[in-house]
Amino acid sequence: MAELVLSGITKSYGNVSVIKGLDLSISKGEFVSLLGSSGCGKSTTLAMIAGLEAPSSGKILFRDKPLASPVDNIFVEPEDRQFGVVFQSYALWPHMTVEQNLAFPLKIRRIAPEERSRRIAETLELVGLSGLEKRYPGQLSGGQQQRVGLARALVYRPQLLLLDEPLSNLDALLREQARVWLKEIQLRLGITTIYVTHDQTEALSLSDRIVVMKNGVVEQVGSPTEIYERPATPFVAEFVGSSNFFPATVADAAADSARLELPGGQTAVVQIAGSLAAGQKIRLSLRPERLKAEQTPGLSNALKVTLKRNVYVGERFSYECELDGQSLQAFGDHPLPEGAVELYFSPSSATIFAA
Ligand SMILES: Nc1ncnc2c1ncn2[C@@H]1O[C@H](COP(=O)(O)OP(=O)(O)OP(=O)(O)O)[C@@H](O)[C@H]1O
Repeated sequence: MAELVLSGITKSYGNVSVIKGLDLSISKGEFVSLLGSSGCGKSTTLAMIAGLEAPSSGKILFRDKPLASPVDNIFVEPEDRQFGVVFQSYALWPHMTVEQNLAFPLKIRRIAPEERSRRIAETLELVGLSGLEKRYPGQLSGGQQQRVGLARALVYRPQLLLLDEPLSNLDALLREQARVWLKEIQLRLGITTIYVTHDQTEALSLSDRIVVMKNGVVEQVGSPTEIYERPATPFVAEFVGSSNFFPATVADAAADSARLELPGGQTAVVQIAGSLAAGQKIRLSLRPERLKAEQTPGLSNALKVTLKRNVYVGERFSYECELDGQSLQAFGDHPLPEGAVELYFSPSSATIFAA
């Protein structure tokens, strides 16, 4: 059963339309990320679920009960939604100890003192902060403050966890560690979680499903593998991972494969899902990591390109190439000689979009 349903949601500020018709259904226990570049409407969407913003039109339902529906004049206040919210700035109360920060949401919910102490201890244990009860936020590291922020959102056992870029103030290493424990906690509690991020690695590694947004519109909803392997639009192919795009023409097509004419008169055979007709102009997308410098079984397509530069990027080399005057990128684990090289790819590794 769907736990949270957003249907036909729009949001405008004055005459600026920020969310342009959003439909989304989230199941109990799911971890769903809203992913997109700055200004695409992720935070606005989360704020509408939290009740910090009201939609201009559409409906938000939680466990079949309406939380917001302008047409019916329904709007449930944020404090009555019982959702845990964590923002990028942890917004801890600096004059309160860790314990007092956690006690506050319990006090306003009129939880008795003994039960309060029990829940605070249990939640601090959950986020690995037992022993730091008496510290003030200023006496904690960024990573620890971030955990207190999460603990404060979890301490009253919310029905939904809403996280807006909660890890973006942490340095790269801490961020990676925080990702692991955040996922562990979410799985342990089985709490339905909506996570706003512009970081594709976070979205791919944490989520059951990802909602890719662009300019207030959903481009694709799918599992991390679906989003990565079968991007629905060129935007998704470029925003999640990276992609090389080329114009191509269908030379001939069968039910599940097509032979394409590529720039510079080369051809390639690719797998297709829909139907294509000979002569049709398309846009071919190839991921850099699927273009290999060595031919192995299955990599039946060869692409003649000119290697301009090997760029060492730490864990691999980036081959900066040209194909018929257009730039093309591939990855490998050793530098290649500059000049004419062949790169190989399998028929299943290409994605086709309308021209
Ligand atoms: N109170 C407001 N009044 C007017 N415009 C707003 C308001 N809040 C947000 N916007 C606009 O709505 C759009 C979406 O903003 P939102 O914060 O949801 O984007 P986002 O995807 O979360 O971006 P970021 O990652 O930068 O936070 C932006 O163009 C923003 O300028």
